[in-house]
Amino acid sequence: MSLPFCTTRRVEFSDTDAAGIMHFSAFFRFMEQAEHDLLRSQGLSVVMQDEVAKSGGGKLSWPRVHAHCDFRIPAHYEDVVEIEVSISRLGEKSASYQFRFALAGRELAVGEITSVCCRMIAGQPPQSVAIPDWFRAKLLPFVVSAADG
Ligand SMILES: CC(C)(COP(=O)(O)OP(=O)(O)OC[C@H]1O[C@@H](n2cnc3c(N)ncnc32)[C@H](O)[C@@H]1OP(=O)(O)O)[C@@H](O)C(=O)NCCC(=O)NCCSC(=O)c1cc(O)c2ccccc2c1O
Repeated sequence: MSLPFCTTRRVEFSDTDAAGIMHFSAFFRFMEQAEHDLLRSQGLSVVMQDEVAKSGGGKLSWPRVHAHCDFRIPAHYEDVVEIEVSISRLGEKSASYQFRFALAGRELAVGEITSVCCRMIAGQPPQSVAIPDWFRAKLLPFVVSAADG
C-alpha cells in the first residue's frame, strides 16, 4: 500500500484574482512546490548531481511534459490548502505525480504533472535517461498501486 505525501500551502494575496479567488495558474505553482516538497522529504531534488555528473555528464533534471488540473470549488486569500501527492505512474524515464487539493476536508481540485528524468548539459537540449535506481527507490513508496483503489 502506498502512502501519499501531505503538505499545506496558504493562499497568498498574489495567488488570487480580481474576484478574490485563487487563480488557476496558482494551482500549477502549488503542484510544482508540492512535488519539490515530496522530493526534499526524501533527500532528493529536481536538480541533482550523480556519479555521471561528477565525471562531466551534466546534472539530472526533470522537465515537465504534461500538466493538467480540474477545479471543483473556489479557494480564497488566507485559506490553508491541504495537498496530497502520490505517484500515479513511475515509468522507465518519467514520473507522473497526482495532486489532491482539499479545504477543510472538501475536495478543491485534482491535478497531475508528468516529469521526465533528463541529463542537462549546458548549451544542449535535455536528453531523457532512465531514472537511476537510487532515485527510483525513494519514489516507490509513493506509487499508487491497484490495491489503493
Ligand atoms: C523531456 C524531453 C527531452 C523528452 O523527449 P524524448 O524524445 O526523450 O521523450 P520520449 O518520447 O522518449 O519520452 C520520455 C518519457 O517521457 C514520457 N512522455 C513524453 N511525453 C509525454 C507526455 N506528453 N505525457 C506524458 N508522458 C510523456 C514518455 O512516456 C517517456 O516516459 P517512460 O516512463 O514511458 O519512459 C522533451 O519532451 C522535451 O524537451 N520537452 C520539452 C520540456 C519543456 O520544455 N517543458 C516545459 C517547461 S519545463 C518546466 O516547467 C520545469 C519546471 C521545473 O520546476 C523544473 C525544475 C527543475 C528542472 C527543470 C524544471 C523544468 O524544466
